Amino acid sequence: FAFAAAVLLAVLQCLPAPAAASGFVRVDGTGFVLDGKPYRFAGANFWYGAYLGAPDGVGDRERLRAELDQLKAAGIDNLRVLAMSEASGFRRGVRPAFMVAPGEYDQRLLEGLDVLLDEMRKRDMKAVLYLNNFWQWSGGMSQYVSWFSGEPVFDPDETGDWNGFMQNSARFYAMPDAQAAYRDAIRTVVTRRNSVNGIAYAEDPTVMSWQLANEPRPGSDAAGAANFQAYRAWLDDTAAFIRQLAPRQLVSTGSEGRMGSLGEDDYYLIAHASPHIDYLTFHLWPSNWGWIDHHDPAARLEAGLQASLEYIDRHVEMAARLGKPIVLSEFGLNRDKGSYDPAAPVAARDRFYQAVYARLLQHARAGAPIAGSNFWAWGGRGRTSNPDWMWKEGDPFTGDPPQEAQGLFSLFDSDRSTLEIVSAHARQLRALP
Ligand SMILES: O=C1NC[C@H](CO)[C@@H](O)[C@@H]1O
Repeated sequence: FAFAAAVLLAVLQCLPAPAAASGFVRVDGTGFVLDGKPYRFAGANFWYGAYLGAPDGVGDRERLRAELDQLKAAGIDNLRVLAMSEASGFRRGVRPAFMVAPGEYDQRLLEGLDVLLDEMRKRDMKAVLYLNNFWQWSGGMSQYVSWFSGEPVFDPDETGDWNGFMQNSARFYAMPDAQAAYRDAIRTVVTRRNSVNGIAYAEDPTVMSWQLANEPRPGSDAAGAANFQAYRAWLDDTAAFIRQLAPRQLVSTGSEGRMGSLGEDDYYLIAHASPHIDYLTFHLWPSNWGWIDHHDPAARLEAGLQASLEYIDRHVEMAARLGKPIVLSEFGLNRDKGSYDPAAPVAARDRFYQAVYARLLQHARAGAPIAGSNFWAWGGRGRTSNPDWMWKEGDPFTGDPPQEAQGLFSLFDSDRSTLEIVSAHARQLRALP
């Protein structure tokens, strides 16, 4: 017996010690620190992560585990995830939704979030969780407006009126009943105890940050100025509310930056001066914003790249003015010739990712406040076989939410050249002092 015990002890001592779970990400001046060292990341958007973690019939836990392994192996270990959605009548809304009705939640998706966070914790990954959406594809603010105004949803996929939709979503900021339901949703998630590992979310360092919403805007560029004070107050009050629920984790807004702030730097600077907002976010969408062609990204690529790099420089400079770290928490580009086919080439996209990462690295090396990025969006093994390329309930999830063609911006597991560009950037960041 003694001999067997000695052999077992010798074997155990040869095994690698389990990776100690890292601590909470903290802000230190204009950067992040983690366990006493600078924390920078090349992350991904993985909006459907909690959906994959849901029980069979909604999720796909085998796929989740396999793709978290693939991402971790690639050095992509910061994931931005949708953590609340609202059941809606939107033509292009995701189904099912976390919130079935105000104050009523689908336990399958809350369990899905538990499984996601537990699997991420096992892999020492960090999650940025957003709790609402300015857009329609997860219900979002316009669904709250419908619930509490009694009006039918204002569906941009039916009307094509995106300016009217944005003004409608912005009504949310000044609707007390809608805000009460939203705070109940925030409290439900932020104060949740993980049913898999028993860890309270607010005590789990896996959660780096709580984000108020995906791309919250004051309203449309033309008419949104009238909503700005309500928007600013909403950012400040909600950030303070989350901070008091989860004082060990960070709070961010989910803003796109100037393009999500009525096109004006000053609106962005004023809105993000709140002491309850720990770090800044901005997004970069050259084809959505008309700088590059959706249907032929190579056509105006160089000019679009120039505008994109200027957008990055401008936001890093604004972060320095506010004295806060900043994260490029979404960026993406179409496949060549605007194809949705995972087999289509991505020469323009690879050029775009390389140029963006080179600029972020240049700023990081210069000690500027850029702390990380998350490309949009991991598509993994998700594929569609629908002739219209659009998602239907029950289909596999991809990086493209239901309002967009499945393959528009997704970075699939077969996109090896692009994945290597991301991995190389992650390695360069880790090599920084
Ligand atoms: O948050 C977002 N920003 C841009 C994505 C691609 O158009 C979009 O799918 C998502 O709503």
